[in-house]
Amino acid sequence: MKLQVAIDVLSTEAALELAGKVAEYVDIIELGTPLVKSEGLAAITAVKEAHPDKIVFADLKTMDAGELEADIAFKAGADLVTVLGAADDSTIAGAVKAAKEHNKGVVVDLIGIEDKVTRAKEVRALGAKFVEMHAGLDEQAKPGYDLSVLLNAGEEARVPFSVAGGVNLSTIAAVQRSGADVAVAGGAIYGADDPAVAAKELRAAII
Ligand SMILES: O=C(CO)[C@H](O)[C@H](O)COP(=O)(O)O
Repeated sequence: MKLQVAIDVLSTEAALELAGKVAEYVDIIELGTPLVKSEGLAAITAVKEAHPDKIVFADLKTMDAGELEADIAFKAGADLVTVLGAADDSTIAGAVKAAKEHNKGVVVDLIGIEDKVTRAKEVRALGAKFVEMHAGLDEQAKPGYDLSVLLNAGEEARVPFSVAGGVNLSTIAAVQRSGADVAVAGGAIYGADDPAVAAKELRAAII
């Protein structure tokens, strides 16, 4: 299982600082949606230039104009971009077309999708590299939030998947047992007193 750090900070400078601390322990460096909105495509270029050996994941959460948005992010240095599972199939297909042209990949984020299993199968057939079983920060903050819903959906869908939404040291073993291909950790790393130690511990917990 790969480890992905979600960098949910608001400046390129802070993103580069965090990426520099944790890169050696992670496989994928994600530029979170607020960072891309705040700093634009230049943030993607800066992180890829600083970490050319890492998979750079631009969490665009594209909902329309799939081919165009994916194309500009790939040109800026992204290796993977996200399109929302709620988007029209043509939007996902458009992003996949751009990915094929750049030899890169599209991840379909199933945030907000009720039937994640069915949509996961559909978007995989459209060419998604993998799906993200994702509960967003707002959904996690609701009472009764339970990560196991995502893990069960991933197990049932039988397509390559990542898990995002409260992955931390106490849950990462369950994420791995679910068969996830990628564990995404944001707050557990950037919110830690020492992000490098947090990333190292998460890496060590992956068998
Ligand atoms: O994409 C995101 C929010 O939309 C987050 O980066 C992702 O959910 C990681 O979250 P966490 O901080 O819970 O690990």
